[in-house]
Amino acid sequence: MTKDVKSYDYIVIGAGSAGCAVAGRLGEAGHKVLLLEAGGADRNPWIHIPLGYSRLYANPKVNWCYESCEEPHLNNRRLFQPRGKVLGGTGAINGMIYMRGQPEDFDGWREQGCTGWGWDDVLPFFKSCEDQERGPNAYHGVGGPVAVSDLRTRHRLGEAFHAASERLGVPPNSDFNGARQEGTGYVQTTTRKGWRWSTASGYLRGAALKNINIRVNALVQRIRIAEGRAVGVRWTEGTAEHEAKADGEIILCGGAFNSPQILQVSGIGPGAVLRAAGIDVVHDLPGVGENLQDHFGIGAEYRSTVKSTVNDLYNNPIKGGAQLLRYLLFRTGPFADNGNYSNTFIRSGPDIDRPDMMVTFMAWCTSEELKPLPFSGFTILAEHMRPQSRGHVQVTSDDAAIQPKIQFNFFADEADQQAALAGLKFARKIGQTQPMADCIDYEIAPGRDVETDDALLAYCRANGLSLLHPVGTCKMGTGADAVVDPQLKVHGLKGLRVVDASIMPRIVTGNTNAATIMIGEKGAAHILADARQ
Ligand SMILES: Cc1cc2nc3c(=O)[nH]c(=O)nc-3n(C[C@H](O)[C@H](O)[C@H](O)COP(=O)(O)OP(=O)(O)OC[C@H]3O[C@@H](n4cnc5c(N)ncnc54)[C@H](O)[C@@H]3O)c2cc1C
Repeated sequence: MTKDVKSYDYIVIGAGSAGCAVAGRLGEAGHKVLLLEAGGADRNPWIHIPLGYSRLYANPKVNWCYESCEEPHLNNRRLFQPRGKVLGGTGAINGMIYMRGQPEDFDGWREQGCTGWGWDDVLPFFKSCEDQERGPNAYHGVGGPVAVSDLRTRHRLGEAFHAASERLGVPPNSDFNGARQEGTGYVQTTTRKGWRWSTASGYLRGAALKNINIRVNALVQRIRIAEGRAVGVRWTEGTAEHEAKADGEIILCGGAFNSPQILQVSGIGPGAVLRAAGIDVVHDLPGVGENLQDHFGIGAEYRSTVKSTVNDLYNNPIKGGAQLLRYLLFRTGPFADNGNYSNTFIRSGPDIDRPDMMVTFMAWCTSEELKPLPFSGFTILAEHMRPQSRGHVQVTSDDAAIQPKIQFNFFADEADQQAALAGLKFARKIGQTQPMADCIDYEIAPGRDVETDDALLAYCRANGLSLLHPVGTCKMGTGADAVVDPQLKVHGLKGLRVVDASIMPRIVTGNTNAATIMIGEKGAAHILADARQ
């Protein structure tokens, strides 16, 4: 253990999507910040090349490579869970889609007791962190740290996907983060001029850096609590142990799996879970690790007659090499985009009042090991965005290096099964509609003979996936199951906040990164407001 225990105004645990935003804003305001990140620096070149994220999906050098427990409603399959373990966190290995969710999602948070988190409250924070390539308007901001850009290329299959969706009655939509989400069109991504733009790129720069001590390869083991206040953090770098004190606050930004884990190993969580893991209970807080939510995805896969899919780049080294060269020289072509070009937002049933199903055109299809199939292919993925099923995260050891138990319970709720079924049927309808139908040689999966609801549900159970958007495990609110209050302070303790995807009381109707960055931006504003008092 180092003898010299340094003090900081703030200690931020985890340099992910939210953690970099928090540390950046606190450092920029002149506070002395210690930022602790378990992973290394973001030097791997595939982090920065948008299409490179497929190379990071299962790379343990930048990824925690977690796995869920057996999922009882999905044939007891274990679901692979990549999470970023690198500067930038999961935002450095993700698919870069920028999708905020719907105003009603945030109004719903406010109605559940999260005062100050309705749409009118959060929109200014979405705007203040944004640097929108198209310029400012009522919904978008410019000059912020998060670059949001249009895709660099239009894709022939994406155009066919939009046209088929429109034939099925879906209106065109050129901005899913604008006046309405419903519709079909291209997505925008967190990229700048053909480079990934994580929050490490956006916030950890300029004047802020002078005040932030960034420690990489620093695995936090414990938050130290004394007389009801979080006072310090203990971490390891290799075999060396370190400790630091916080004069102000400790801000936990470990993400939806690791934030509840770090609280639990520190003795903060459900008493029974902690005792079973041999951990002394410091503060019995039943909600820590509960309320796990994620989007569920199920794909229809096609052999394509159009030979411009990601599979073609992978299977033909000359084509792939030429496109990589094009990217390196001009920052254009398929390597400059993420391969997931387009979305169609629909409602999964007549009684659903707003879109709850995101259907995505992905210019690839893969084997179970995520290896592109050896021919031109693509996937139309149906994603249920407002699931009812809930899971949990629980430690089994007091060692922060050991993966906690992750149980999603996908499909536990019958309504989630019906929504997935409706989404899959709609995805297939797009495939059967012109001009998309003309781009298809044949349907690989579910396959022509899988037609009845029972057979399609069996296909979902055997093939459905987590969309890798876990949230909710340190729920914000005021009830007995809440972990943090609307200022993101941990209930019943002083000097400790959680600021990341885990605080969402309910998952948003969109990919989770944009909302998580907004949480980081707003969380920092709460901390700075308290510091000024
Ligand atoms: C493959 C993939 C694709 C995705 N695609 C998209 C997409 O296209 N669009 C989108 O909106 N969302 C996407 N997501 C989800 C999105 O990226 C996450 O919701 C978001 O990054 C979560 O941010 P966070 O700050 O909560 O956590 P993270 O970004 O995961 O940050 C947590 C940080 O804490 C660190 N940490 C954890 N434990 C410790 C410890 N003990 N000590 C020190 N540090 C620790 C981690 O290493 C990490 O850097 C994707 C996710 C994955 C995995």
